[in-house]
Amino acid sequence: MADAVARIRAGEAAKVVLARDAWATSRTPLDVRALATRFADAYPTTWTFVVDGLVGATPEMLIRRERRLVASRVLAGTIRRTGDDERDLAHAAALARSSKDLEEHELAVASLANALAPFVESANVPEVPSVLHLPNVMHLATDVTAVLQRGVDGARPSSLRLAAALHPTAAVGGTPTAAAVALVREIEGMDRGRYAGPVGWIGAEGDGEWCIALRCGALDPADPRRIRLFAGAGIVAASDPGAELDETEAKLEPVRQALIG
Ligand SMILES: C=C(O[C@H]1C=CC=C(C(=O)O)[C@@H]1O)C(=O)O
Repeated sequence: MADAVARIRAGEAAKVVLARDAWATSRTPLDVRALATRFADAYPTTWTFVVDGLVGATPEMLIRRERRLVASRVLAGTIRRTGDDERDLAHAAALARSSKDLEEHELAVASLANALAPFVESANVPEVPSVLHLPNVMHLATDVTAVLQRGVDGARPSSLRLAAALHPTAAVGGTPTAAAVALVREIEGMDRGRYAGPVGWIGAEGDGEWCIALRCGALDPADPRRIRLFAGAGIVAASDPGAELDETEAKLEPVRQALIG
């Protein structure tokens, strides 16, 4: 984290999202369906997914397409919940005013809006983010909506085509994308696997919904008692490395809690 802050302050990128992993081992083989049920119960406002051993409950939706209409929920900028509602409300207000978190968020919104622009004829991008309350954390959130235009072939792009064009946004990569992704590869020192990639579905007409695979774990294909957990945090020049590390702990909580049962 400290390395990333130094490299950003040196001008190599404006934002970099760094992630870490953690392994958990159970005494008995893990049942991903039971984990998914616990996610759905504990995090009802998120998107629960199970795909070939990858299980999670993500609050971030990359793109949804319903005929001509598309929508995206951009998240970036986070604060841990305390469990005390009054303190959390004060923290939510502080998050909404935090210049560090607002910068982190604006970069994520801009990356999504810029990548979406070639495909749409009009877009609604709220100027001010709202605060999304989850049981473990609160995030700055912006819900973007847009109307798709037809491509040169006369067809509107499918939800999968859009997901491919939008990924990775600055919620999981950084800004500018190429420099940030290169820094992630260099500093992170791990293979993310499917973590932070698009996860979702597509229908025969191209409609669909693709989320970002966050707050998730990947079963070890060689040992169903083991699961690899992931969490990341967006780093900008004003980031405090210790606070960013603590943020990843808070983001690991949903999977840890689901494992405990
Ligand atoms: C990279 C993650 O979160 C992203 C989504 C929401 C808020 C984030 C943040 O505040 O850093 C991250 O950009 C993760 O959960 O592993």
